[in-house]
Amino acid sequence: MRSHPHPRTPGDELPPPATPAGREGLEALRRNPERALVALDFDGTLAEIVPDPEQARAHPDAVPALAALAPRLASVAVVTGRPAGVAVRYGGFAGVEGLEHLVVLGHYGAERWDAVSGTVQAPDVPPGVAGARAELPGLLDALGLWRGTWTEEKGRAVAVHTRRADDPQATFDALAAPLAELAARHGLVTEPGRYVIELRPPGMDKGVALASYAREVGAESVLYAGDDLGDLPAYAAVEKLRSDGVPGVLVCSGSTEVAELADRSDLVVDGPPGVVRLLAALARALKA
Ligand SMILES: O=P(O)(O)OC[C@H]1O[C@H](O[C@H]2O[C@H](CO)[C@@H](O)[C@H](O)[C@H]2O)[C@H](O)[C@@H](O)[C@@H]1O
Repeated sequence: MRSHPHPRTPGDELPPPATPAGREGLEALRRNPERALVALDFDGTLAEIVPDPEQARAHPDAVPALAALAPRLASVAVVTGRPAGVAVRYGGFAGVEGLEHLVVLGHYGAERWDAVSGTVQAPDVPPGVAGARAELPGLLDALGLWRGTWTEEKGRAVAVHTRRADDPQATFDALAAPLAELAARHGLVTEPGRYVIELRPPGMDKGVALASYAREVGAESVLYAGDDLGDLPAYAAVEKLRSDGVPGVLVCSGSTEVAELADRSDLVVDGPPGVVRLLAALARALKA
């Protein structure tokens, strides 16, 4: 089992949320951490965005911060669009002292890895994924968008990335309708993200996953941090929990690429470095 020293960055205080609801959420978490759930997105939140999705790795301070925090909480979970096993690998989450109870909800909650068993639970892949995958190269070719796009094979989904195209936004826009049509024909939905459009099975999102996991662990407060459109359902789940009397904090891992989360957040931090500073500060505050 790997152990990590407790992260210390002198001068890093726990930043106060900008909203009353966020302050209430953070106070509840600090008052009763052993009943609190902290849930985090992976890409853009725990891991810096990089041009090649296969090169994404957790920020070097992320695992130490999570390992310092997790033993004080009811649960820490990573909620990601990545396959659960990929997030575990790229995150370096397995076999870490302090993360013995970590849970990774992958594929927007369709898959689940837990550190106790070290295994991934996943339902069967719907046949539509294979159908869409088979048609995708021909479609990209017909659209003249083969060059510059990169297709990520995700097992129970397939994702077309445009970040490395000459004009990432124009390529994304040109793909949106044809990919939605392809997805619909195969009983799938599209999931837009940061210069990526994913074709995936319907019926699950990060909101469903987070609400169900919060119930499972009996969370009496929730902190959720995300950066992208796929995190909005998780935001909605925290807002619903708040309206049901469960305090929560919404943290935006800020970027210049996504504007939709900041206005709904209680706290905006500066990308993954800001997220891990927040986690480390929270761990210190709970220890004090
Ligand atoms: O739910 P998340 O953990 O945020 O995962 C969402 C998607 O993230 C990945 O793509 C994003 O990160 C890449 C690496 O930094 C970047 O190159 C890409 O532009 C981003 O969209 C991942 O590749 C997807 O499978 C995830 O669904």
